[in-house]
Amino acid sequence: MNITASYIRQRLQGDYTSQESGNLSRLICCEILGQKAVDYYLGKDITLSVKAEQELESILTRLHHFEPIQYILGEARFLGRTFYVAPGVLIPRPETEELVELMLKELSPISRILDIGTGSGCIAVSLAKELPESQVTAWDVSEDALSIAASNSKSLQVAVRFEQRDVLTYSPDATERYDVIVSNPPYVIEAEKQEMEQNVLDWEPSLALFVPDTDPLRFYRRIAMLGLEMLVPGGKLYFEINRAFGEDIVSMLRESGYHAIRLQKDISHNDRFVIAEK
Ligand SMILES: C[S@@+](CC[C@H](N)C(=O)[O-])C[C@H]1O[C@@H](n2cnc3c(N)ncnc32)[C@H](O)[C@@H]1O
Repeated sequence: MNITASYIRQRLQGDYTSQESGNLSRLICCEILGQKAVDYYLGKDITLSVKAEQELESILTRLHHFEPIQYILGEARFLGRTFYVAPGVLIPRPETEELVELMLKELSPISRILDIGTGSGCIAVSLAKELPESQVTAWDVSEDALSIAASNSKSLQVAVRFEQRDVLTYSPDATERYDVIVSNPPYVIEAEKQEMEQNVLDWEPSLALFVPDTDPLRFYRRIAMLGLEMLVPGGKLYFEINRAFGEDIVSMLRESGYHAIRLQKDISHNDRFVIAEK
């Protein structure tokens, strides 16, 4: 069978905008079916074997059910590196790339770093890669996430220490010390569900996304408390946050005794990061 990119775009049309169909068809043609970019842009035919034809049909069915393309490809890009992703782990977001870039500008190259809620390991592995003299530890409550993160650490050749911890209940022992704690914890409130895209709601793990409407700061409050025990004096907290709760998080940190608290915006001008010092 011979197909062209426009055939794929047409098949996706009912479910996706024309821009989304264009992006998806490029990824399918070039990343999965192996077409050269120049042939794709010239609109050239792709000849499919029976097996490739079946694979294409299965991809189109998965996309019809709004499965994220990153799960279909089995990978997502983060700060120029390829991370393995699968259902069970949050797909890394561009805002989180900004958080890591900000940290890289500010951190001492030799730091003891803890990443809480590591997911795919994108933060921990990127920091370990860029700061090879640092010691990076990463926690998650989810076994699926930890196994995906460990596989990313292995394929990207860094030594991150992964530990299964429920941050809401874990009590550190008195010797556990870090210079930096970073977290992009679950921060979407249930009330925001109605504004969310189907590919996120139906496919990405709820465990990674949601907090109750009645307690949106649950993770930040707990991590701030742990930080008082585990951070060295002058140690830093780096949070990615829900843009609706920036001022609340700043107040909570101030009341907990942190100082040099900064609320920073992301590239879209939304309050997105909070940094504080113990
Ligand atoms: C928003 S995701 C962030 C994933 C990754 N750090 C990133 O930035 O792409 C939050 C992560 O927190 C983890 N998590 C949820 N509840 C947790 C808990 N009680 N203790 C530890 N980790 C938890 C989830 O499994 C998920 O991997």
